[in-house]
Amino acid sequence: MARKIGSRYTANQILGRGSAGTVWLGEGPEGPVAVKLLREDLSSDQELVGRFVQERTALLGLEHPHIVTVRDLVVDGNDLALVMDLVRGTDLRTRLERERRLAPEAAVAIVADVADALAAAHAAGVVHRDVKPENVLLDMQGPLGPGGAHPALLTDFGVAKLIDSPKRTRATKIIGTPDYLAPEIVEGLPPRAAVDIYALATVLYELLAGFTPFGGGHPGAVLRRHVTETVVPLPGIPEELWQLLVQCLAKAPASRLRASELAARLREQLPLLAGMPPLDVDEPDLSEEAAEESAPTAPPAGEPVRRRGAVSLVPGAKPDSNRDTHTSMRVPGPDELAGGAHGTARAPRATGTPRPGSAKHRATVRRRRITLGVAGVALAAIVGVGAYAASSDGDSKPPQDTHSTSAP
Ligand SMILES: Nc1ncnc2c1ncn2[C@@H]1O[C@H](COP(=O)(O)OP(=O)(O)OP(=O)(O)O)[C@@H](O)[C@H]1O
Repeated sequence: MARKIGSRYTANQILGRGSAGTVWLGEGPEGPVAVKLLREDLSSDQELVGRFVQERTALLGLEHPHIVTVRDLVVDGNDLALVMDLVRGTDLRTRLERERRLAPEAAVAIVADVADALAAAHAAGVVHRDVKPENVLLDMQGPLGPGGAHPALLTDFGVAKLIDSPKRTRATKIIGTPDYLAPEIVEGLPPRAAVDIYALATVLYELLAGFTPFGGGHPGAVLRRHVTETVVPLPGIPEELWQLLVQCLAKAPASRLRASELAARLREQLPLLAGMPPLDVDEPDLSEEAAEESAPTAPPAGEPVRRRGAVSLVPGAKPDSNRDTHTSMRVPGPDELAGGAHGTARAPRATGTPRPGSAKHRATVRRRRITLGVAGVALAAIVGVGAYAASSDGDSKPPQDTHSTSAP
């Protein structure tokens, strides 16, 4: 059913839902657009509306071939909407779920596009802070690139930050999507551009392996791994590509490459990767590890423990999708971070252990969930909301433009 958004836009058909709202296929004065309509409980929050208006210029200013441009912000009665360029295609999470692992050439081409987008954002003083496959859109109408990859565009700059507010989060909380969080964030340091590089390297690892380097089990366990564990080599990965991954997953932010350098180094590798099939890597068996990570305190009653540690962006949010979104938890203390560290990340599964998707694997995963569900994990303290994403570096920029669009 079509609905009016402000005086200039019509939302015609739902494209998808996230934790913060619904994305519609819409129509504006200049043609088709995507309209992200925030959930009503968010749009009725006056503080949030104020931030929305304040962030207008920063959000609208980012234009790059690999960034989904925000064209307009609409504040209209109970509607709060971001009007974006429409990308006709799919998101990277959907593609990864379909294919499980990507051929290295396609994976590297996609990640190089996102690195280009980050280079432009970082040059403008903007840190994304929520780089993950859900926020990479693949433009199926764009020309095919290396490995048959369609152009990739980074989206959701600013959205989660708008939803974040001092009321919902406190300084002692870390907010984000656990699998992609850089160690310095876990340690409570302010996020700089290098956090995006870490997250993007995590995405590249995931595209190649089919799983993230430090994910699995409870969010608290995931956070601890980012700080204490080192990434385990992927069998069959070309050495140079591996070295690039290791550098960008370095614990010390200063050791990571800058986005423009990462993009260039990735593109250099493309000819060497041409025609290479997806890596033959199987998901690690986490059942033993899950047992080790169990702690005496149980998670809050009814709190699901999911494969990749998802909780909703805002308390009470029930996104239709079962994907991971964001989580918010307290910063762990040094003892907690040290406790139970194994020294190395999970090794890809040994031959003979169940293949993901097999009945045996499903049984293992079920067992793992039950173990975690009963025992819980000491580190995790999920407190509700928040969003941790795109913002200007340092978060200290003064309000820039207070214009908003509203219906007459
Ligand atoms: N500019 C766009 N053009 C076309 N489709 C889009 C656009 N932006 C988002 N979508 C689609 O809308 C759906 C919901 O996107 P949304 O950003 O709300 O959620 P998400 O990023 O998947 O999750 P979350 O916001 O919880 O992190 C996704 O399936 C995405 O592919």
